[in-house]
Amino acid sequence: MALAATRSRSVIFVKHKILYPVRRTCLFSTSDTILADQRKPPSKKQWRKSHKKPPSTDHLSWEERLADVVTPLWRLSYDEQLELKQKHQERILSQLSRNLSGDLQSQSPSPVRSKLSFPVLPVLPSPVRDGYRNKSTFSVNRGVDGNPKTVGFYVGTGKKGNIVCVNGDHLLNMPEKHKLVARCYQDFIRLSSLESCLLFHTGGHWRELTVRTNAEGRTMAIVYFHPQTLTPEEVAVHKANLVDYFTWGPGSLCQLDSLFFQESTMTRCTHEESPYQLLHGQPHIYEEVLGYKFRISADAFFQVNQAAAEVLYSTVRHLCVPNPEEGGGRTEVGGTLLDVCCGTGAIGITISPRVDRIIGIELIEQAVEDARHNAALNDVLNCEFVPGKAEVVLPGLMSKLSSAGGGLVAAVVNPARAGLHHRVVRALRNQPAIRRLVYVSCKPDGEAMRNFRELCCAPDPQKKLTGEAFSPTLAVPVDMFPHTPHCEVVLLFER
Ligand SMILES: C[S@@+](CC[C@H](N)C(=O)[O-])C[C@H]1O[C@@H](n2cnc3c(N)ncnc32)[C@H](O)[C@@H]1O
Repeated sequence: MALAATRSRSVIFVKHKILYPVRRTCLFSTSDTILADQRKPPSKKQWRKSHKKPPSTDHLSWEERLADVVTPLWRLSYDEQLELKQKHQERILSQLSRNLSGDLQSQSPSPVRSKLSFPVLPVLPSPVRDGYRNKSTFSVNRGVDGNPKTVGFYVGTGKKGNIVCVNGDHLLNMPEKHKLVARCYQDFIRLSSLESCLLFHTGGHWRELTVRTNAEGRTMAIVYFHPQTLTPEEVAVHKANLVDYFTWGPGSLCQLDSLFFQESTMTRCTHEESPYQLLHGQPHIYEEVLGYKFRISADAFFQVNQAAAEVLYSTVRHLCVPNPEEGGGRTEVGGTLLDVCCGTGAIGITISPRVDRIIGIELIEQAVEDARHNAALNDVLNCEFVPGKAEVVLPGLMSKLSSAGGGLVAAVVNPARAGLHHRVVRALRNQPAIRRLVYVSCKPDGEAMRNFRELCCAPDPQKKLTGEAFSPTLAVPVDMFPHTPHCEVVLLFER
């Protein structure tokens, strides 16, 4: 494979605002270099224009370009990756400290550590570094050779019209099983009489593929399909072909435990918008985390790296309700814990032995059903899960909890990248019984930063933020995504 990396310390500045060391390669042949040196020096305008452009990637193979998109830290050792992530998290969290202290204009690149008003612990590494993903979603588009039935990941952008779909077999975060299912799906759609769907409005049918696996190697595949003008009877023929291919045809190599099919005319549809149709096998996949078993439906979220999820959840558990045996210094056990954006219930269920009661709130109905099932599956009797948008459910729930009389221990929130709705922040902040709030974010520099500021600013009656302010007291980054710049951060707020 072309990805044997040479490591060096040269650095480029890219959109994530992390300094990525890049492999220093010979960009031109010797003769190119001589030609380049003999060219007229560029005008000021040309120079400025050329220096605004991102570095050219023309010299890289397609595999390298894709690896740079999906796993941009792949050339670094794992220790170097952690060092970068640590600095990146500290930079974001020092920005939070500055925002909170009102020092908004300070953008100077002075040492970040001195700006932090609370400790940031060293990034907790992922116990598994390669092939850790338990879920991958593959696109279908034109490949390097122009074949429109290519299954892989995008290099380029739709905006620039230069998308190329590159096979992801070399990606370090991808398990072998995902690669195998993607190759088989590609073979299948190439045999099919139906076209692939590159743009919704230009026709075609075969769309993305999602593959989910668990630690035992069980495999769920979900095929997304645009029906266009096909009748249900016509679609049924192609569904039957798909089942045949994966059950007794060449695709049986994949040993799929579940095969789902979703007919959708939008980028993403929930089960309610367009049902996940089970064409073959089991309706769920199961994963084990911290000794608890979790059922996961096709539509439900689950942390993408099972081994790192154990690290994340034990960190969250410790920060929500410290156990004296773990040296937490606090001894209280009991009361109610709110698990906002609870998915399949994993955080609440793993904390359940330490509290009297867990109340989870989750938007996706299949995930709520999973969470309820998971509590029963693990003989956990003190969890209840409420379906709906947290911004709708939580304000009403808060008043009920208040009238039931105290007992709230803490709240944990783990929203998607979009962060929490301001009504959720308001409800949490204005509930005086919550003294401890744990915020788990995969993007603390995005919308979550707005949430942090609203949790911690001085009371603001105009924004209906009347409760006592929280302060961040500890941050623990957890590496859920080796080879990428991303990281989960667990932030403890207290008041
Ligand atoms: C990052 S996941 C975390 C799930 C869970 N805490 C876990 O660790 O598996 C975010 C979850 O928030 C849910 N979600 C998104 N928007 C929501 C909203 N407005 N109200 C409630 N849940 C929401 C998503 O469906 C998803 O399950």
